[in-house]
Amino acid sequence: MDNIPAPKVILLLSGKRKCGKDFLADALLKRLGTDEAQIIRISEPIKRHWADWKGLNLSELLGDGTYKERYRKEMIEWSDARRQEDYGVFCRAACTTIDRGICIVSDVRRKTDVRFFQETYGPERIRTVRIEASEAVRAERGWQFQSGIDDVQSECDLDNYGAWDLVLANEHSNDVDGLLAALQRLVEQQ
Ligand SMILES: Nc1ncnc2c1ncn2[C@@H]1O[C@H](COP(=O)(O)OP(=O)(O)OP(=O)(O)O)[C@@H](O)[C@H]1O
Repeated sequence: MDNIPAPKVILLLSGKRKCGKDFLADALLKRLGTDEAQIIRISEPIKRHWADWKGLNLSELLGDGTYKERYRKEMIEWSDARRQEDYGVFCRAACTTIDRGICIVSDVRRKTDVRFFQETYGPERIRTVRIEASEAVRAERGWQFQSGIDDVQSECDLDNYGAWDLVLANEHSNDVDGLLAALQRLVEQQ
């Protein structure tokens, strides 16, 4: 894609709801610095469209509070219908904001998301990370199983993806420094 500048590294963060994708992305960004790195979200253009369309509060939808949960199922269904026509539609829209050498994508949920970034930027720039946390820990962070959300493609498509560059257990808050160091090593790896 000619109009999208190419970053040096794109870090794709994946994992179940409340495993800590946004938490670790934010902490990694602090560590790397905003001159070097940025976070993008594939869900951002989806939420922007949804907020405009339904007259909702975009920053609440983008946050980690309960507000977004009210609309999550509808947004999944609507965005899946659009992906049927073009699997890269939301990834492409999210990438228009890339302007740093290191790009952290904090909400990778589908094999087609990984495929989009590999095809668009070349596999050598891509690092794939799976973040894991037990159901008990995720529940402590506010997760509750919901049919139509936790048992559909957006949550499960990458469960059997076997090619992660790094798998992290984000169970306990006291190990965050170790997780961030591993992520930084992966980003700096040639
Ligand atoms: N290691 C940790 N230590 C302390 N708090 C954490 C840790 N990991 C995650 N959390 C907290 O758990 C909650 C859920 O994390 P977060 O929003 O990052 O999950 P997520 O994977 O992005 O979820 P979703 O898929 O719903 O967007 C947040 O309040 C976050 O601050």
